[in-house]
Amino acid sequence: MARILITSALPYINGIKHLGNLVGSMLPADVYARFQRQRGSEVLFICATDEHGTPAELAAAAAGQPVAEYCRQQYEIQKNAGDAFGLSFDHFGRSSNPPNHRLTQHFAHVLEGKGLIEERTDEQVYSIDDERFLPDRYVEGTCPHCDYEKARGDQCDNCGRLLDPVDLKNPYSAVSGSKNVEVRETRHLHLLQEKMQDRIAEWVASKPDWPHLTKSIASKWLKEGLRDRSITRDLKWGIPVAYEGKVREGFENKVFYVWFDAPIEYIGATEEWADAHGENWERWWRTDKGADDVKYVQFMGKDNVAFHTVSFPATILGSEEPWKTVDALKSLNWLTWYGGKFSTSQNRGVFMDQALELLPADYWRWHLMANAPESDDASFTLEHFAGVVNKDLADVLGNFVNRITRFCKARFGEEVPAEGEYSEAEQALITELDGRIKTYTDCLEAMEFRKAFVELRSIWVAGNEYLQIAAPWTTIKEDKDRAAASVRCALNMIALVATLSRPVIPFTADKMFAVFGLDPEKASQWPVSASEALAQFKGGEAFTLPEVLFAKIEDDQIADWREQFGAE
Ligand SMILES: Nc1ncnc2c1ncn2[C@@H]1O[C@H](COP(=O)(O)OP(=O)(O)OP(=O)(O)O)[C@@H](O)[C@H]1O
Ligand SMILES: [Zn+2]
Repeated sequence: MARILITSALPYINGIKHLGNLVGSMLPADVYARFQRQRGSEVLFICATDEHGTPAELAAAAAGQPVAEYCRQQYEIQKNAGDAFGLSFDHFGRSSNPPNHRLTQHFAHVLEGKGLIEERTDEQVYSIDDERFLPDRYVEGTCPHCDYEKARGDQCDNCGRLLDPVDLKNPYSAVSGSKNVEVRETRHLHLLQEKMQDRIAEWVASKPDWPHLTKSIASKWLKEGLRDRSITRDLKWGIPVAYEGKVREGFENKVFYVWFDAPIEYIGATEEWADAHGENWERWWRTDKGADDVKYVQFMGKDNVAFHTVSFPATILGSEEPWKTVDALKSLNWLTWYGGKFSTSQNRGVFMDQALELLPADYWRWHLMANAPESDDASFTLEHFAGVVNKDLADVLGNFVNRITRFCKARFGEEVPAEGEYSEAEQALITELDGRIKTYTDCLEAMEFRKAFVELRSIWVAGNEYLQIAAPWTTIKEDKDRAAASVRCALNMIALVATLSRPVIPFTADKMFAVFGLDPEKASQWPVSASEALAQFKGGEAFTLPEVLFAKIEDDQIADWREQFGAE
């Protein structure tokens, strides 16, 4: 049995996530995890909130809360939203939890021992009025490149360039607004990535199967040359610069910086999971402790790729310890909101909690995955969303299930009819389904989601077309057995479709299984062949009419939502 470790990029803690975050990391990871479980693989699906860094501190300050309390509340909110969307994490952890502290301090210690971490003197903006250093976003000012006046210390929102806070013109404190600031010297730990250049390049070259987007981003970073980076900050919220309980001298008021500790939380969260369930985390992460047969798959939006192909591997490979590294890295492009940016800071777009107030999770899951920003950016519009829901879900899938269950109840009762044999029309359907299931399975295995869901939709369409050809409502007039066989075939197909659709629309799939009183966990094993799947019900099995699976979205709803979300 294959063992597959799956991680989604860690959602940052500053508020509920938008649909872009969802389709850019957590949702495709969930679909893949569900698919692999249904295939019988041993899956461990891990995610966590990423809780350190200046944005969390600033968001907590804006909310008037201590940062630990802010993170605790936001964690609960994100966890609940994930559950409501059916994200089937085996564990959803927190980067602020103890395992990540221990592991981060461990890696820093080992890397220093290997000569890959060094203490250096840096220049940092210091606020005299606030009596503190102002790292990253704690300082704002005028961008040295484009003269935008509200550039943040780490990045300019106008020209997009990454900045060093000391390069800002007219700097002021984001905490107090004070301009009474100066550049002071402070000691920090630096990760010597330049020394890792050749090792990382060799490791990347050993991954020929990475998708194009992933490869090209990694190559670009390697070409530009890796740079040494500071991995500590003058902040209070974060992982102390300590080892085995002892704080490093001169680092009493400093912590590890978020980009160093966040990816280590993939391992930390696995340890949280193991602690909670009496499991062993090392058999997933240590190749000397049983993880050598694990396939490790990561999911993320394209801005995270460099961190996962270069920076995090520098930590892992630099340690020279037998850690598991990523095998397959699926990266996604941007989902845009009407061609513009989804934005947490500017509250632009639909957010996960709001989405579920409008419609059930599966409507969003289907639309987002069938139109995922895979080969290119993709634009989300409410109009397109409504079109896809109405056509694919209501007209094609919902209609198929509704039509055949109602017809059967009216003419044969609430039981699968046993009469008649499958003949030509059923054989043709089986042949078509075998081909399509193979393509669909291959695409999911390759994580090519758009192609996969074109195929799944074709399977739904094939159900309707079969009914059109078999036309039991006509044949029943002359040949009741023929009609019974057609109805039995179509009812079997509902269960098959539920299995195939479950990775992407799990709530609906379970409603479809419930029609036949089937246990979804058992019934959703990936099909071996269409002929076997369509022979599951032999006749005599009871069923109940399903509720309407999907309601159509009306024009006036779209108009209301456009207004509510300020769609342009
Ligand atoms: N519009 C988007 N489309 C696709 N993926 C996205 C989008 N925005 C963010 N992501 C991805 O979502 C994941 C989680 O992101 P994170 O919580 O760090 O938010 P973020 O990137 O800061 O987004 P924002 O700036 O909107 O808050 C990352 O893998 C990121 O690449
Ligand atoms: Zn700029």
